[in-house]
Amino acid sequence: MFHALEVDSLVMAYEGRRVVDDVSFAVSPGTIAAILGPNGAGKTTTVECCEGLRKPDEGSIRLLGRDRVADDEELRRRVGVMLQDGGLPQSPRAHAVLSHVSRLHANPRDVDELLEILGLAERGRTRVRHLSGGQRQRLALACALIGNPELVFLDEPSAGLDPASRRDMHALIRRLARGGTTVVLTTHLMSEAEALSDQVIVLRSGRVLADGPARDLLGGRSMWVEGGDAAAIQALLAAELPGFDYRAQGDQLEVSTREDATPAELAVLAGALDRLGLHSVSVALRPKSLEDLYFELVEAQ
Ligand SMILES: Nc1ncnc2c1ncn2[C@@H]1O[C@H](COP(=O)(O)OP(=O)(O)OP(=O)(O)O)[C@@H](O)[C@H]1O
Repeated sequence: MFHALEVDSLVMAYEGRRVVDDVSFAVSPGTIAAILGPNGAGKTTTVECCEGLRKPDEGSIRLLGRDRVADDEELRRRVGVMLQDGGLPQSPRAHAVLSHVSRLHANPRDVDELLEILGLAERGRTRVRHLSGGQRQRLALACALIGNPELVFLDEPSAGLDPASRRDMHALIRRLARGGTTVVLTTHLMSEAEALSDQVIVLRSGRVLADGPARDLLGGRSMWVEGGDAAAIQALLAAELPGFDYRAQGDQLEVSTREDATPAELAVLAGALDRLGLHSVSVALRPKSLEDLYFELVEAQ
């Protein structure tokens, strides 16, 4: 099967310490893959090897069927990269930055059209340093997309964005994938990975802990409490029923066990809520969240 990205037995060591330790995974064309893992897991190192910014000690990387090292020049034209800090010069105006990057490509997209799509049409004459964080983030994305890449790497694309800008960024990323572009992103936001990705790759200590569609990895069920102040209910329940793990997520409280939660455990939870006088909340058994799976994987090591 043809893969847009194939990482095979990748090893990268610093001062004798393997920070990427035999990492292999593959990403199908036109899909969105999210690389997750705690700080220092090796995400950036892995992605930078894929982007051609670092040379791996061992292993091979193929992008769009080409070899990362031998076909570097061709890949630079076909692959887009959005770096974590944007890597943007601060003094020039937004339009000038994007025009400059567009001239590096043989078949660039139209600069004005791309600024329009990314909601930056009004900001074209603004110097980069005067753009808001979210606008700079979108300009960095524009620079990654201007060359019409078939595969794009996005390092924490919505870091620092407010909820509305994050929603817009997600819509854009989905549109890219629908148009056939393969997207590989790193994120610390489980909600982002869950909402966006077809494939989730969890790294820890330089190794792959899990790799697959989020829905396949999310085997078990959690109990969910809804209809109240999730953080306050969490505090009460943690004292009343110490055996479960609690995680407040927005206005929902996820209550989980190590395994699949059972109807009997749901009854125990419902009893505790009754004893606490919390009669207006509802409880349900539903699939675990990616956040829950992530903590199980990362903490189980
Ligand atoms: N140039 C370098 N020299 C020495 N050690 C390095 C270098 N680059 C990365 N490391 C180490 O490699 C390990 C993995 O780093 P990496 O940046 O890939 O992790 P990460 O998963 O992206 O983390 P974060 O979520 O914090 O960005 C870390 O322990 C880091 O200190």
